[in-house]
Amino acid sequence: MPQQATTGLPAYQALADHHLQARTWQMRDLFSAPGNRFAAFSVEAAGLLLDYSKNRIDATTMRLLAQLLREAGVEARRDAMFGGQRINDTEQRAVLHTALRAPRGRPLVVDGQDVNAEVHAVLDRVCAFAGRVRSGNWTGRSGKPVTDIVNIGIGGSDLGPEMVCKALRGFADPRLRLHFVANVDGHDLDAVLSRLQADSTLFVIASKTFTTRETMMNAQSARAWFLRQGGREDELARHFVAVSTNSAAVRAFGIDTDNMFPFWDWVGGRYSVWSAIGLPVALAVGPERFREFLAGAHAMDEHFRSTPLERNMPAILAALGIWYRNFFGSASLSIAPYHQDLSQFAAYLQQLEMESNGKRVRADGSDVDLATCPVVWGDVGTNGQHAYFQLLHQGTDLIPVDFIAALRPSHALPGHHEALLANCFAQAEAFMLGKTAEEVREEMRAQNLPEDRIAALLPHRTFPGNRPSNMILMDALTPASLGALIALYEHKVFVQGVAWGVNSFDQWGVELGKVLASTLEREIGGEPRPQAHDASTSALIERARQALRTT
Ligand SMILES: O=P(O)(O)OC[C@H]1O[C@H](O)[C@H](O)[C@@H](O)[C@@H]1O
Repeated sequence: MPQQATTGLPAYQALADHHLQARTWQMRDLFSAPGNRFAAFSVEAAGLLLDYSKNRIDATTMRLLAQLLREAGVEARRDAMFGGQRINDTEQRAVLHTALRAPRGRPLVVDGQDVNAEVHAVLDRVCAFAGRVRSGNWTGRSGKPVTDIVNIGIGGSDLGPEMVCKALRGFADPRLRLHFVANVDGHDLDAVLSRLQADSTLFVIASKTFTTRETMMNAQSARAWFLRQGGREDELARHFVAVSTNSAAVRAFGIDTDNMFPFWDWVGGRYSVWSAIGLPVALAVGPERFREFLAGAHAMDEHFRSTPLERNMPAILAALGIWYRNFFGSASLSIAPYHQDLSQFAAYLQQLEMESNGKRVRADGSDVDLATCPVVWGDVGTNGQHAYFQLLHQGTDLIPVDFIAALRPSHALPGHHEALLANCFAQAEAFMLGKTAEEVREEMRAQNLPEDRIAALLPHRTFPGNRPSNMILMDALTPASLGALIALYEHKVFVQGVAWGVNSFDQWGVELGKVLASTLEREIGGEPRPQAHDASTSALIERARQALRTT
């Protein structure tokens, strides 16, 4: 049955009409109107507060957006996801990352298997292994405990564990150093290996498929390095473990399946940090904290699953994204975590959002009828303020911003956190308020600037304002609040995917480049070139062949 076009939904039409009014609104005016916008447009869940009052919305906007989600079938699709139905149509798979963080004893039978029991059996193994390594009970070839852990993986097998390990730095055991190698560029692995002792290093080879070129090449090179450092083949098992769904390939690589931590095809790569892919997290912060991380995400799952769309945090975040993308034409979303430990969060969200919803056909294969995922980008505050915030304040595009902050720091340096939060809130206020020509003129007159100078500077010093932002606050950045934060964005992405009609859980767009690269790799490596390329690609290959021949 062909999918219903999103733009054909009654609520979409109503929103288009409503937008004709809304686009003229000034948030300054909305805030001066009677009533408390903060109380009306904020919601709390799973330890997070979302203040969405600094958006170009009123109660009608939010009602219509919730209606749109309802008409698009978000609730039924959500129940289908949690229930284990094969909602990833193109790959015929269930989508059950939520089952990875469900408490023990909640049976969920999919294809005759109790997913909950399997999940907890593997989680127990992950936790037991992490406990052994952390206590020094797991020793390397010469009896030394592990001091360095190298996670070799890419995409979902890298971004999640790396981001989370960085974010939970304050909870980590300082005796264990975590390293992440993703890039096929040998400079990545080389930089890490050059600092390590093989005897006290543990490699975690993380790959859902165990066929990804980058990861396999890095894993082989790490193995060769270990042997060059004096390690023996029969000692590999003490230094190499694997996380994968492909046990045959793990065995073929030479890793004992006893040292393999499995997961399942119903876990998407970018949704896999909750599975055994989170092993580096469990190693860094310990099993208890890892379980708290899962519990935080589960709390958000419960909220998402059971709360009406009008009060549902992920649905609200998704709805606002749709409002700007589809009605205001915003082509990007900026992520501004005011927390240094969340320095990888924007990079993580890039995969989560853009690999999930960067699609131009709907699940039934027909073309989408509206714009889908915006470009997601960002960096930590306050750094971004001194780099690209200029464009956010005075550039020609309307770019919504998600601010993320923790009320309490996990360091004891006096004054810093006050300064950090002041900047975070001030930026949100400035985006909303802007600064009118009148205000700028008065300010310059008070400084006794000559009138011709005032006139010349006026347009430059005026801020249009009316620029939307969300504020996501947590008490402190902890395993639980981080779990809830990631789950919030996962569900936001899900809701948007349903509204846009795309399959958020496949990623066919990454295949073409992979296939072409495997041919080019052989040609650059010196093999004959039977295949004709375009003039540009041919010339580039020739340059590389010549350079590498003389290296
Ligand atoms: O975990 P792996 O099978 O090695 O996959 C690693 C990554 O590579 C792929 O190309 C996909 O685009 C990602 O979704 C995936 O996370």
